[in-house]
Amino acid sequence: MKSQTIHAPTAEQIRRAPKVVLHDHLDGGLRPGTVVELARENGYGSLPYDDTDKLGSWFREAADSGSLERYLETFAHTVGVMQTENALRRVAAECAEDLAADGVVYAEVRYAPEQHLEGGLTLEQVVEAVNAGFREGERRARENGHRIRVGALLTAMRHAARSLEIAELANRYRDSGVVGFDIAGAEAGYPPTRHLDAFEFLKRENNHFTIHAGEAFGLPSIWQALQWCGADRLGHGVRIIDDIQVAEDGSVELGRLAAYVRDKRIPLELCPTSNLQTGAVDSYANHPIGLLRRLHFRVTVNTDNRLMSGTTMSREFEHLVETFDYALDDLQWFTVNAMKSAFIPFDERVAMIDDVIKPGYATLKAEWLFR
Ligand SMILES: O=c1[nH]cnc2c1ncn2[C@@H]1O[C@H](CO)[C@@H](O)[C@H]1O
Ligand SMILES: [Zn+2]
Repeated sequence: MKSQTIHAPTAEQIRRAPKVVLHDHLDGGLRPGTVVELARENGYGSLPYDDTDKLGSWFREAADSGSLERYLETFAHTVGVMQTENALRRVAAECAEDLAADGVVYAEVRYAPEQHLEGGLTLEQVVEAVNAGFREGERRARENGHRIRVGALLTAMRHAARSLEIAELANRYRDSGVVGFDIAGAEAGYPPTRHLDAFEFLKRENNHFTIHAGEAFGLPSIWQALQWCGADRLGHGVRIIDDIQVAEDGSVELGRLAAYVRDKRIPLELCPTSNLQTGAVDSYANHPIGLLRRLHFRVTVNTDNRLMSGTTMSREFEHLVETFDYALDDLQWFTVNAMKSAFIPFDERVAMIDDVIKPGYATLKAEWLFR
């Protein structure tokens, strides 16, 4: 007998499915052509290629190094061309447009304001230029028949010492486009507890933050992010797998930290393709997302850096469908998980789930009936 579950979602259905991304770097998602044009306009002379196709492949290959540190070196070129208000505004507008064209309905996009001051901008000018770009991109997407909402997350670089200042900046703009805070950069050697003052400030302000943890470094980083710093979500968090034992007979035992993460419904911002590139995981089939989803962790699927990983939300979903035989119900589950974990107010999250995400998937799930 034919049933709905035997139909794997097609690439085209995946693209139309409403999607939510919580972990996407603004400076990791530029169009290669935009990098080339901005470099020319701003006299940035260090690009490895000024041919769009070659540059696009260069980013993907250079980032595919098996090390987070080398992966991060490629950002010198994107950050390098994002030093003026015009450039920031353009990159943010295109980011919103590209996500919307891929079927993303809600996005939290992060960047580190402190990395965009070389051209003389102030932190405030950086935030306002990016916000203006997001609003412009949302508007252009709407004109093309796509609906998207984009919130910004302000990142502080974990090797630097400006996190309290950036946390204060995020707090100042919390009612105008900035929905939370993050720390990023090389993980080994830079534990999140270096930035306790920033996290404590945000907690006192009842504000939200996520922390890159458990990507290139294991459980101690996750443990600090949660139990010392009080993170609302984990950026990656994929190494939580190190605290889960699977026995030969398939029975599973969670350590204290993994149990805490699951019990407290701590959202994991998983980024499968990025993990392959930085060497955190060796194949899609071996990606912990399969087990974490089965064990009902609060798993979300994300792009991390669309340029460096040559990816989109649709492509991440396609890889997972191919690898784990996921159906539309699984993709809806990831999407609802992400929306539940967003940093915007509860009533807006519920409305997104009930009025946008569930109806979107219901339409797709009914399509097999009319083939
Ligand atoms: O996967 C990642 N792990 C840690 N840091 C990252 C990752 N992707 C990007 N960045 C860092 O975050 C900065 C702000 O967006 C980027 O410039 C990059 O250095
Ligand atoms: Zn990241």
